[in-house]
Amino acid sequence: SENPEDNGMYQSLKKVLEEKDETDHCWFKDDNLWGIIINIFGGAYLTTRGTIMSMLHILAKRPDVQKSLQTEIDNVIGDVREPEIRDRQQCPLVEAFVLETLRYISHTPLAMHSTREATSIAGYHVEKNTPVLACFWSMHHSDTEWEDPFLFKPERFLEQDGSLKPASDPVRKRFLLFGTGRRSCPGEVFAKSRLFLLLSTLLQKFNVMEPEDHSLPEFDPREMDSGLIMQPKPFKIRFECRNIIK
Ligand code: HEM
Repeated sequence: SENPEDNGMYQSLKKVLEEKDETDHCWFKDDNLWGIIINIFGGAYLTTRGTIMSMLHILAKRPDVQKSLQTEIDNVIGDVREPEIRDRQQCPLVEAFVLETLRYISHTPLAMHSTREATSIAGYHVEKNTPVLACFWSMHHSDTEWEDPFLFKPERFLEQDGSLKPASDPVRKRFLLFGTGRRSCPGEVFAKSRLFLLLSTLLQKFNVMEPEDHSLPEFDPREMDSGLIMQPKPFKIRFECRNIIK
């Protein structure tokens, strides 16, 4: 159909609501529908919010990193036009900052799956239908896999020459915050490109600073509010317009 409203998620779910099982009962109930809608909003909104709030806190505490990001943005994008997705390729430091924020906070700490058949994991026999939780938090804060895992170091995602390590690099492959395999996050590309646009647009125009009347505690991901999607503790910051008129 030409009309996009005839396809899409709403129409598909509406059709499923009418489907009958072998006992002639509708198997897909309003509760299932609510579950899906809540998953989409929770999965998309809370994850992005947690990342943005963490980035702001980190920026306010790390004026040195912020200055380097602004230098990259000024050189590649300038102060006239808005950042675009194609700028990502020329802004390795902004990309590395986003990746390191996600690794450091690992605010989606667990992926919940179960085995479809009996298997073995790291030498352990695991029965069919066993719940298996992958703990991204531990993977991303393991000091055998990462040097100084509780230090915020965007440069760990950069080559010596300042370019972004390729996706095939072992360091990039150890980063799994969006999961892996057929149930990995379908919003990964969208989320990363939005985070790039937000960060570059913000730093093009503003400095992110601590409040005037008190200094912020260091950002420590271990202090975040726990949950299936962790959030940073509330904090105040200041935005200062950059003097971009030359
Ligand atoms: C920083 C941002 C995000 C992070 C860290 C994140 C992380 C994750 C993780 C860890 C999973 C589970 C993967 C697994 O079970 O193996 C997941 C699933 C999912 N995410 Fe995201 N996500 C983010 C943003 C988004 C956005 C923006 C959307 C939608 C636009 C989205 C939609 C979903 C959906 C629908 C699922 C369920 C997929 C399935 O069960 O097949 N996510 N995400």
